[in-house]
Amino acid sequence: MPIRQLKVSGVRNLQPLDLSLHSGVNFIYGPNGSGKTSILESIVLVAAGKSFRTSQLKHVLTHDADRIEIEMNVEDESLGECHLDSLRLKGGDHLLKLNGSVLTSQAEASHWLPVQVIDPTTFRLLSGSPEERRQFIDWGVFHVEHSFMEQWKTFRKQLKQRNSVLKQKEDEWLSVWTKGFIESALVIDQYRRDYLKRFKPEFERILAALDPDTKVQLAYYPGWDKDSELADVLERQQERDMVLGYTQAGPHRAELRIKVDKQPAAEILSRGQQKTVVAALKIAQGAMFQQESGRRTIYLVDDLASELDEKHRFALCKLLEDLKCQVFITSIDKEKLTDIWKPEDACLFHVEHGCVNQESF
Ligand SMILES: Nc1ncnc2c1ncn2[C@@H]1O[C@H](COP(=O)(O)OP(=O)(O)OP(=O)(O)O)[C@@H](O)[C@H]1O
Repeated sequence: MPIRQLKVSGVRNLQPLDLSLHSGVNFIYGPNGSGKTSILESIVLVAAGKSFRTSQLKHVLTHDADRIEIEMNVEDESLGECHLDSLRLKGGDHLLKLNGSVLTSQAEASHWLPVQVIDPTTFRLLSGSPEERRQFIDWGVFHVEHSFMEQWKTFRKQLKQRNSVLKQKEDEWLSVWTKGFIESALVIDQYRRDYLKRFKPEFERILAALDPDTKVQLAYYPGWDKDSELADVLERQQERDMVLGYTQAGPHRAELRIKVDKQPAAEILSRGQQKTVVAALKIAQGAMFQQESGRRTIYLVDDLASELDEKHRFALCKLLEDLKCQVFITSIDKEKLTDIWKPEDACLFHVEHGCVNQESF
């Protein structure tokens, strides 16, 4: 699934770049503030349609520039080859193309680019809002179940309609929209349950390889009392839903609870342990994606050394190597990178003041 070529202009401090990339490991090293993360950010802008560093794209646009342009050639084991082209204007317009044809949804570009980021803020997957963990589950389902996106859109539509009926206090329409809401909610719930059932053993295997001393439990909460039927919960909560003007129970409130001895993992684990747990979650997701689709995830590992000692750094790299997927790894220190992979499996890039140059080992 490698990105073969990457062209970027208008992203932060990066000088316009055109890189030929390795299908294995791409090491990117350079001093603080040189632009390493901005390269990874450019890839995520196309893969996810947003940055992993800011919710406001105006901050990504190079000062004084009027557009961000990112192009990439991608080769996929099963999908074939494609050219993705993203143009974002300062005013906010966005044009995304696949092989020259305009895409109307981000999902198609995301489908081509299954990207996972492991960075110093990665621990937020444990400590952040339930939405982040819902998105995590849904990434996995989206990339292995082709019908999930359509089902998800249907569910969002049903939820919106039910909320609108609740707000307008249109009692006579409520049962109609509640019926549709329940039907689509149960479909989404089933996708997530099935996915997590397959995911858990894979996660346990990866965590045991990465950090055998850390034990965590994953528990899925569907978004309503798990011992009750959704229909009964909605009926019980109907009056309150009407007062609030929105639906309190459903898959939009689902949660993946990550615990250590029944306590939230984010409250118990050290920062380094949180990073290994999140890395294990993301690597397990990539491994499962590979098993189920025959395709490979692209891993973006920003600041590899942060929070990880040598043992865990090596274990993480070994797991990524076993997946034989394309990896981008940034570090300040060249030595922390090049002691791990053999030169034939990797490319080395040096970044300084936004200029990126390929180097030999
Ligand atoms: N919109 C912008 N326009 C121009 N330069 C910017 C913009 N936003 C940030 N910068 C600068 O671009 C650089 C971005 O660096 P980036 O975060 O990619 O560096 P890095 O090499 O990953 O650093 P570190 O090792 O400290 O994480 C910084 O020097 C920052 O000051």
